Amino acid sequence: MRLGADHVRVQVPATSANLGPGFDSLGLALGHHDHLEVRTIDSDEVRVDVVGEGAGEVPSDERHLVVRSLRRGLDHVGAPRTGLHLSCTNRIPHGRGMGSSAAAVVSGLLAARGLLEDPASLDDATVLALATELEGHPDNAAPAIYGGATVAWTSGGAARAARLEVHPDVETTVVVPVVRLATSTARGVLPSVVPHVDAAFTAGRAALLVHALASDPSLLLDATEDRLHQGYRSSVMTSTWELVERLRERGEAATVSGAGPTVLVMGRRQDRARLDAVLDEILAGSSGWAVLHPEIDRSGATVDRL
Ligand SMILES: Nc1ncnc2c1ncn2[C@@H]1O[C@H](COP(=O)(O)OP(=O)(O)O)[C@@H](O)[C@H]1O
Ligand SMILES: N[C@@H](CCOP(=O)(O)O)C(=O)O
Repeated sequence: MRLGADHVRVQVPATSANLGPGFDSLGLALGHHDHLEVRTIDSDEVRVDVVGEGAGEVPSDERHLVVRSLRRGLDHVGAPRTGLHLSCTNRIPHGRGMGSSAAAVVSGLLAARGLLEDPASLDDATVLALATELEGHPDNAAPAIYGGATVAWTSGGAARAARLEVHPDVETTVVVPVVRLATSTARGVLPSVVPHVDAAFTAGRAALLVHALASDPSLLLDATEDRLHQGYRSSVMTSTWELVERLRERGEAATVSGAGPTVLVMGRRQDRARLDAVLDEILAGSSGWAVLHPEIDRSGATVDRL
């Protein structure tokens, strides 16, 4: 497969995975984006410039996650090796449970698509499969690609996803701490076996959540209950867990966002003033949290040839 462009621009959303009971399955795209420009260059060189999140921290060579993902996409279709210059403008915080690593992977794969003579050879299904291979779970990559809310699963080794149209009354709030927690750490504290009663409870809530998100947001509080992962992870994110519990006691549908430590609250537009008041009260006197109200990103990642 030949290259067909030498300059592309990608936009990719943050994502919140799990949404409570949908561990490794449900996810939501948020209107908070990373931006990437890629130019091919006539050498074997890789140059990476980063502005914003991760600047001065992430590697600026072949080890960079966007570069690795872009290369994976080009290799998948047998495209020739090329030099690359990446300009990354990152807003998605790293290690907070807002899908920064999935965004990096999806942006690299979409940049690869944009550079190809036949972009359709890296279609959305292929990007999801490759992203899941790189991430290990599909629940962030799916909403990053498709937008809105998604249910993702793996069948016969292949990742797949179904998109949900989220009810227009649903809006999201994320409460982002300064502290980071690597997803690998939060996955490391999960048990290999859970009681059947907890599995059954959580399966019912996940099914209810699909209905609540699409048709009846008044059910979000009950629908976001989970017994599969958040409680087990509370020891590695005590402040996060305390905030989730206090918000839920006050009737807010709060969950750990992804593997934490950000807190996601999903609610109805008409209840926003109540949520803001509850957050003001609970967070009064505590520092180190940023409250954001991103819209739901209903389109997913985009790539343009320049
Ligand atoms: N835009 C990016 N460019 C390069 N590396 C990134 C980018 N975003 C995330 N990463 C890598 O992924 C790590 C965070 O991944 P992870 O622990 O899964 O947390 P998150 O919940 O933010 O996805 C970062 O520390 C960094 O190594
Ligand atoms: N299902 C995963 C989701 C991880 O999301 P991230 O945004 O924290 O990378 C998990 O819970 O481990």
